[in-house]
Amino acid sequence: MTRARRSVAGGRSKRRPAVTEDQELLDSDHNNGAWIHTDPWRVLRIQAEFVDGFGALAELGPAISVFGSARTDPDDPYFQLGQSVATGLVNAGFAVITGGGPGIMEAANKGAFKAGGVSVGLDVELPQETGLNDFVNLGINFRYFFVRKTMFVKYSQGFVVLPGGYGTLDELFEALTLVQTGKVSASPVVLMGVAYWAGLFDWLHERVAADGNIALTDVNLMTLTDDVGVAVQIMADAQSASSL
Ligand SMILES: CC(C)=CCNc1ncnc2c1ncn2[C@@H]1O[C@H](COP(=O)(O)O)[C@@H](O)[C@H]1O
Repeated sequence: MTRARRSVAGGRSKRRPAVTEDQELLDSDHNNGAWIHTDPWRVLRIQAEFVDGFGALAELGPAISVFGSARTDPDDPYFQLGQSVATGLVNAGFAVITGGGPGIMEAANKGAFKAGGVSVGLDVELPQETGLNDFVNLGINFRYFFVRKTMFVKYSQGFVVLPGGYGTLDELFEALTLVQTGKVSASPVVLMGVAYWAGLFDWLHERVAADGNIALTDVNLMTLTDDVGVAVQIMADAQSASSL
């Protein structure tokens, strides 16, 4: 840290810049807006995203994040499962948080919205922009993935994970790592779609835990079920236990 500071100061004293910092600051069209792409400025944008997110979600109340594929069609049985579990969660007093996009996100937002609940969509800027689905009634747009991921974790009391790809796996393992390391107080993680997740579950037992890379108790941080009632009850029980 100290070394980096010294080298910046040393560099500055010798430099004869073609364009001064003052010019860059004051000459608005000097570099055609390139200044906006510099990292120090990005820090302020990142900060602004945290401020916006915290402000929008501060009064959300108990909520569960539902993760799952962006590619699930509305006629897929997992879409129906996502919708049903979200309805159950709303009926149990939870808001539902998703990534706000299509597929399972839309299913969960639809279930929450139609049940009259708070249906949160934390959308993120992506090359294949899809925008918020039609069933979000509290939507926030993020530029930065990691800021958005903080919001899922900070404002959820539990996680329901339906079948999905890399995005879903990333969200699942982030939740598990935070629970495993005690960075969040015990938040239930429920995997729905037993047939889909069974292979991963077996591999975690038979390879990852057997090789000693995780404990068996780490595998047991997850509950595998297709039963909406069971999933909702796990979330409700955890919520009652935490408010004792
Ligand atoms: C059709 C398509 C690729 C749309 C992308 N639009 C998206 N909009 C919002 N969140 C997303 C999107 N894609 C991935 N995610 C995030 O990653 C997860 C799904 O990724 P995947 O499809 O399993 O890997 C979701 O829970 C969501 O939080």
